[in-house]
Amino acid sequence: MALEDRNRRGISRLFRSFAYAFSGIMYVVKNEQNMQIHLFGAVVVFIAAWFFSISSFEWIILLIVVGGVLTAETFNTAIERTVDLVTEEFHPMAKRAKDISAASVFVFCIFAFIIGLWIFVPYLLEYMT
Ligand SMILES: Nc1ncnc2c1ncn2[C@@H]1O[C@H](COP(=O)(O)OP(=O)(O)OP(=O)(O)O)[C@@H](O)[C@H]1O
Repeated sequence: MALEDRNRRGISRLFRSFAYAFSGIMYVVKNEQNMQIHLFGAVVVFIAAWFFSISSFEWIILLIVVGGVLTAETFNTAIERTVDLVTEEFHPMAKRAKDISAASVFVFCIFAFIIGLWIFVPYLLEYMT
């Protein structure tokens, strides 16, 4: 939000917030290769979910997990850019901050992968038999 908007209220501020958030999304999608990989994975998973006609409950879990991964990657990018703003020099604490931020995405992806297996393996086994 632009600094002069901070004390404003109302619908125009709300819409401007959406526009800023949308611009953030576009930045991450255009500039972060990992986000592009996550999005590709999400499309593949959604096609598989549609193909196997998974249950409503499984769809809800899938949407939460995919949303979580994309959100974690978005936060990770924000932290990387903030660290770059603070220093462009090599700094052990900058390394820590970026590595830990990347770790948060990695941890989420591991759990997403396990949940994905949990949902899809039974459908795959049934399909193959
Ligand atoms: N200023 C810095 N000081 C010390 N180490 C850094 C610094 N900047 C980056 N690094 C190290 O290099 C790694 C990669 O940093 P980079 O900023 O390229 O992020 P990335 O994980 O490659 O993200 P992306 O390429 O998706 O933007 C970091 O995880 C960190 O270990």
